[in-house]
Amino acid sequence: MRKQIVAGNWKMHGTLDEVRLLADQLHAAAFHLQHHQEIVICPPFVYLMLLRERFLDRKEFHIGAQNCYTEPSGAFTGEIAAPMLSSIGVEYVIIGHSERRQYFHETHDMLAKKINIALQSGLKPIFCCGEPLDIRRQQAQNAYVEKQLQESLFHLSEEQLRQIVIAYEPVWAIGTGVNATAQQAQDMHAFIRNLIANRYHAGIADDITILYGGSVKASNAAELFACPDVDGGLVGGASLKAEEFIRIVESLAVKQSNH
Ligand SMILES: O=C[C@H](O)COP(=O)(O)O
Repeated sequence: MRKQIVAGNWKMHGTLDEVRLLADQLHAAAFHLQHHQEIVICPPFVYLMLLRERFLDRKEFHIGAQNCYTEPSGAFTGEIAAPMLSSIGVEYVIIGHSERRQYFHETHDMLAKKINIALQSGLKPIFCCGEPLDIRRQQAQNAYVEKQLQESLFHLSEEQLRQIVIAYEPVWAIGTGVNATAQQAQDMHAFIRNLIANRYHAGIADDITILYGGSVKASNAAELFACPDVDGGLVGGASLKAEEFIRIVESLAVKQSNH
């Protein structure tokens, strides 16, 4: 049965007091998740240890970083290495978010290296893919996403690919309030699953968790999560509001297993 996840990407938000308050509110919430469902919290690096310790007694919560560097250590001032993350109990790392691709010029090749070092360090990458608006307008989104997967993921062995979570995040839906429709999300998720089936085999395609990201809110989560190939969400803005995020998690809790 493949894993279903709601992941909160806090991006570059929150002072220590704000993060403590949000963590307390989430910690106090009662979730009724099924055994194959998880919550992943991805705070800025400086709060990883704090969050890890805060949620040690809540097994449904897992901690993820928002990025890692391509090398395991070295003279790279300001960067954070994947082995450092695993050494403090971080389980997941977001790789290839469109903001990293756009503002920090991360290439397919760099992302492939980050995937490799994350896997070698025992982290589970949440690999982001998704097309910008002009590509969607040309109806060229499938080829665009296919290239992202081919260039940064499809060199992996089957065993390695099984450690990956894919997040489909159409760039035009991120932070805009305009989410992909359930049908658009389902179509792309099915397309990605089909690509994996063709490159590897149907068994692994069925096992890979594919999240949707882009303006997920409490009001649209249930409809998006109801899609058979949508295994949860990668949530940005709405993950910073405890009540909203809790309701999104509750929308996943009632989702039936698809596999
Ligand atoms: O990583 C999360 C995505 O960028 C979605 O952000 P958003 O929910 O604010 O649109």
